[in-house]
Amino acid sequence: MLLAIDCGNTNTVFSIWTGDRFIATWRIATDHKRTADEYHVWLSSLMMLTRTEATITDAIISSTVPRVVFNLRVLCNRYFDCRPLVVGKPECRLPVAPRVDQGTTVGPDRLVNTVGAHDRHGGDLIVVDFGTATTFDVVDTDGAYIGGVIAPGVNLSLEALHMAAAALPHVDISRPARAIGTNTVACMQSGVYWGYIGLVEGIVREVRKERDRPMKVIATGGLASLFAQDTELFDSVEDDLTMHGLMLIDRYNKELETA
Ligand SMILES: Nc1ncnc2c1ncn2[C@@H]1O[C@H](COP(=O)(O)OP(=O)(O)O)[C@@H](O)[C@H]1O
Ligand SMILES: CC(C)(COP(=O)(O)O)[C@@H](O)C(=O)NCCC(=O)O
Ligand SMILES: [K+]
Repeated sequence: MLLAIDCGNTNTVFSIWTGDRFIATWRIATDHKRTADEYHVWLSSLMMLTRTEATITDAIISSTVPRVVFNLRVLCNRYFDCRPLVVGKPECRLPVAPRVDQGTTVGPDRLVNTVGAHDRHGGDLIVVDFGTATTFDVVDTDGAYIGGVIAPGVNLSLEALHMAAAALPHVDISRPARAIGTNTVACMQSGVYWGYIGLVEGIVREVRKERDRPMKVIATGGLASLFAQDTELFDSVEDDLTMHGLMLIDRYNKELETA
């Protein structure tokens, strides 16, 4: 069985697969201080609690936080007796190489989203991932990642207001009932919520103009479904996109090994 780990700047998601069949998924806050032993206690307790019978034989990791990879590698070596594939490392092959400026390092999550979305939808695509940052990944007809956009994340934007202005409280994102806020919290929520709808629609419009062709928009990340309520933009909202991409990249590398 495969253990796929998607480590973002805020959360780390683990999922288990048998072949291309999804078994289970669990989420933990990203913390570079967490040790391999701690991961294992957490993971094995969840497996027991949910009666998930899994014998992990392989692992794949995508991490936007380089320093957590060490302990995740130790977890795989020590407890599952396997060497994980790490997306972005030379030994982890991708079906189609990204076409970007020489010397640039694309976030592994964006490469993984590209593979997952191209498998499901072909090209051309824009993948919008609402994470710590909101990323837009442009996928060419042949499945190559050819660039995109990085915007401040939804929670980051709210946090930035709170950090920079003495009178602005910490606020969680929610869909405000009205655009005109009649108290501070409602004003901040409106600014970020409707500002974000405008940001996503504006960026997609400009990207489509530049590419001058029809492009499907696939949304992922915890907050995608919140924004989907107020825009017609998304052809599909898929929370499991990154995990699907990880499973495909692992399978692709295995096929290369046995070929
Ligand atoms: N269902 C949800 N409702 C509200 N906030 C969410 C939800 N899912 C994720 N978030 C928040 O969205 C932000 C991005 O989360 P996540 O997609 O896990 O980011 P990353 O992949 O960068 O770690 C975080 O601040 C997280 O707390
Ligand atoms: C843009 C990101 C911070 C998004 O990460 P996330 O929000 O998932 O934690 C990540 O993809 C990253 O570190 N990218 C490197 C730069 C690039 O993709 O061009
Ligand atoms: K992510």
